[in-house]
Amino acid sequence: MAIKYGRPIELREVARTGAQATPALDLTIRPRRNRKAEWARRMVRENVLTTDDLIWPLFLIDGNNKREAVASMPGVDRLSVDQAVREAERAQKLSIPCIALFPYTDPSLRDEGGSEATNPDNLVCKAVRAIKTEFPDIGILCDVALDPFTSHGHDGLITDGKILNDETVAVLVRQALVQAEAGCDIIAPSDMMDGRVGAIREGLDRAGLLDVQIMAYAAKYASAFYGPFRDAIGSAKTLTGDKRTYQMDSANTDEALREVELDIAEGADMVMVKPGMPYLDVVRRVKDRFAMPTFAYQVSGEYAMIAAAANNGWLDGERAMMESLLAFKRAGADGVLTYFAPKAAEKIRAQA
Ligand SMILES: NCC(=O)CCC(=O)O
Ligand SMILES: [Mg+2]
Repeated sequence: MAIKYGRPIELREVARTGAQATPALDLTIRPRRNRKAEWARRMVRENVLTTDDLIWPLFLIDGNNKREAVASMPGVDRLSVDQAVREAERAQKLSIPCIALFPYTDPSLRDEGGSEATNPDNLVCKAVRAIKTEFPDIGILCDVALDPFTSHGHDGLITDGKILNDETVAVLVRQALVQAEAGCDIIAPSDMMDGRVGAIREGLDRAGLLDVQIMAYAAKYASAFYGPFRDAIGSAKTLTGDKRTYQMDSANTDEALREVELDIAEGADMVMVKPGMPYLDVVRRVKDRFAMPTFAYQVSGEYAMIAAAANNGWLDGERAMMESLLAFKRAGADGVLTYFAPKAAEKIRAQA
């Protein structure tokens, strides 16, 4: 007799006539037993998101007592330094271990060479010092790349339309040094130039900054999902062309492994895959191959999609947020940079 799903096919017509009349299936194994109640589901749960998994990116702007909404990221503001200090306090109260800082640089300070990046008194350095003075126990991560500082919106120096690798790396080392000297704990090169992790490590070590960690944006893809971030830091309108000669082609994953391997060899303490949700396969491959602390960046476009759908009533925003963050844990990530960090932390605490 043909058997499908443990039930004689001949009986299927009979089964449809009504629940009462349905004979019990002859199933020894019923996976639903382990899902029968919340306590039972908790017992077999394989992955858990905690506040320790969250890194919260903040946007900075000049001024005092200022908060400016980012239109394409509902619920996210650009913050003056004093307000960023308040958010650092909020992060600490929520047990978020680390925040990341991104500046909206005044257009008058942007130039071809991104010189403001190496100013020891730029917005990022000021914010690092102010936050560390009040809350020395919260981790601070600073991005290393020139895009918030260049008039053309690229992450590196350009000559004749070409991004110059080695010349850019020299500037990035100086940028990393001013940030580390201001008190930044984790330097996070996001520029995708070749050799920058090694050069930055050497620069930090020479300056005696041996404890400053490096989280390499090791596999960063040229992605459409960065759109709202460029709005937030003010490079959306100025960016000329695209970043495909330095950021990765979204078709590739072997290449991601080679990039990660290089950054580890050059001294990265932690590696990152970016964007997040569309690249969970890459997160899994990187974690399995290298067994390094591996992070994912749930980028602005991922945030915007969920936030916009929730605001339209098309999604349960909180559930979509938590599900999207848990997906990173399932893929093997040790943590997530996410604009949802404070909301997610509040939710995690409410559940505890
Ligand atoms: N270097 C940091 C980013 O590029 C963030 C991108 C995003 O959130 O879209
Ligand atoms: Mg690389």
